[in-house]
Amino acid sequence: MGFAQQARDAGFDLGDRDLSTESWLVVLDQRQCIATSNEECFALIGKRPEEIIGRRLGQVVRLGFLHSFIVQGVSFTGQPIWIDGVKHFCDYAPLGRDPHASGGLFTLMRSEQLDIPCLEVPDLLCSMDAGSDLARESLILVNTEGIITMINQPFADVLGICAGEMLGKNVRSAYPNSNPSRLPVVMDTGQAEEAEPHLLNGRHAVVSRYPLFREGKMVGAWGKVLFSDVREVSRLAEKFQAYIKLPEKPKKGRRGRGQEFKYDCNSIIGHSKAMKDLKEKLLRIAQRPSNVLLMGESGTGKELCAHAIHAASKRRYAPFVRVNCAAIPDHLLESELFGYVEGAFTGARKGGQVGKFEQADGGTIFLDEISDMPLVMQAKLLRVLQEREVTPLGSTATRSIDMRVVAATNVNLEEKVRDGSFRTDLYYRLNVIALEIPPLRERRDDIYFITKHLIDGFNAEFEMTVQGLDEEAWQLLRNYDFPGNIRELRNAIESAFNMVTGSMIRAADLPLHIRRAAGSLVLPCLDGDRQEGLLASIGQKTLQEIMDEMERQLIQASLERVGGNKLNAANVLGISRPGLYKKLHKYNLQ
Ligand SMILES: Nc1ncnc2c1ncn2[C@@H]1O[C@H](COP(=O)(O)OP(=O)(O)OP(=O)(O)O)[C@@H](O)[C@H]1O
Repeated sequence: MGFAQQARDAGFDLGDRDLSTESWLVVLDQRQCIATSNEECFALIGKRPEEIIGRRLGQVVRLGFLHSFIVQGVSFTGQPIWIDGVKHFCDYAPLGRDPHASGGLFTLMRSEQLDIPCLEVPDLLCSMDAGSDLARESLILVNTEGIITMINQPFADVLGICAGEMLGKNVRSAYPNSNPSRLPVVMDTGQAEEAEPHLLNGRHAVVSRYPLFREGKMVGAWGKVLFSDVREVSRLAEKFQAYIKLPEKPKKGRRGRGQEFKYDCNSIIGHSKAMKDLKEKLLRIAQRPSNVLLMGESGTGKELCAHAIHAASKRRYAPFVRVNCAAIPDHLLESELFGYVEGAFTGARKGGQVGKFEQADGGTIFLDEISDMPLVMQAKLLRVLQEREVTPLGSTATRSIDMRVVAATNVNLEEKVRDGSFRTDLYYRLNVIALEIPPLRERRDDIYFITKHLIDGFNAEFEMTVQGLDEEAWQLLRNYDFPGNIRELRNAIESAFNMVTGSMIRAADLPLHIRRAAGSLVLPCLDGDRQEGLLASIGQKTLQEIMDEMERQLIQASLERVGGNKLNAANVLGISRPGLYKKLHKYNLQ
């Protein structure tokens, strides 16, 4: 009688497992005692089945760490164990969904029989956080090829299947009724993804994924389900709501018009130290009434920070009013800011207009591009900041205003003060708290997280399921300087969404200027038109002709770069002056 039949006769549910291998197969009962075993054990461990039936598996082979895995019902594959100095690999999977009630199937084979990369248990134990509870938390682990090497039943329960069925499958296609696993992406990027939503078995779960490294080398990845249903998160949030002291939402009225804030500190994505520090400062200063000056290049997120300050302050339910000082023509700025009464000037609206300062009463006014405010208006703004009251155009009645001022600039205001185009007194009034937002190129770590955030956003907006970027595309983004900062990154990803054909954004999907900047079009020293001209000649000209053309263009570009000085051009090119002359003659260059 075959082993499988024996095991089934003994009451073990082996499902449709294929047991016709050369391996030693052991069915264990609930106490990890050997219930039945095939003949191959003699070849592998030198014992006959009848000698070991009824004994604990741990008494027959030295299981080491794996013992606790088996006890906890964790399924694993390809784990090395040593028998008489010979390396073997073993697999284990409980036979049913309840590992403690059903026993399991243990398989042992010689190392040469295994053809998948091995991920050893110590990797797992060293790299996974020590607090992970293998028996209760929902865990999965894959090797570098994405093969499921270890999985426990709580994880498989989320997917509604038996853990043993998942073992050895490629995780890319192993999840039924779910979005594809992102563990391969985590291995591509080397970046952990924590507390992210993921569709598993038809429900949105909250999961974390981590790459596994050993001695700096990627050896796999692991993931865990934090909540099998996102609704659990809101239930928990409700439970703890009472412990979080939020400012009371004011009743509708003049001070609080019940307006909700659009962004808050959580909208600012960034895990770099610079951004963590910045967010901490934003939250701290939000509690104080002082004016704030936000400085940073265009697109670094100054407006987002202004929103975050407002949202974290006690003014959060009052209005946030944005004024772009550069966008409003000088002659309209005063009426925009101060408002006017009916008949104040020709063309004034019937009933007048409430100015931005008054609109911001009780809340925050964000003065963007403050450096562009004309000097006359600067004087008027200074008065408002000092007196905290405004007089609409055409009126004699002053109105007191309670607002917080957050101003932003992407030029150096000190220089403006020096050249006389910005008032010193206003500068010091605004500069009570100054925050500098670093450009993206100085916090490259954030590129990954912001990109991921953008991908999620565009997936939702465009109803697409882009998974991420391939390694080459990541490389381009990581190395690009982003002069337009996050705004430019956003545009780049949006543009890629319009180009992408598969589930991953490739380098070719990214905007041309990003590819060019990385020199990915082969010739970094030539400008775009020259590069394209050369590339277009592939197939039209011979290699020698293209090389000659390239040499001619490189010489010309070098001469342009050194202002036509031939000695310098020869030096730049690393050739002798006579050598350069010869080539100038050959290519008929002056
Ligand atoms: N840390 C960030 N996380 C997520 N999105 C960001 C971040 N910083 C900026 N953004 C996004 O980038 C875009 C530009 O940001 P924002 O308008 O706040 O920049 P800015 O510094 O005020 O630019 P400008 O000086 O040109 O007005 C917006 O779409 C914003 O939502």
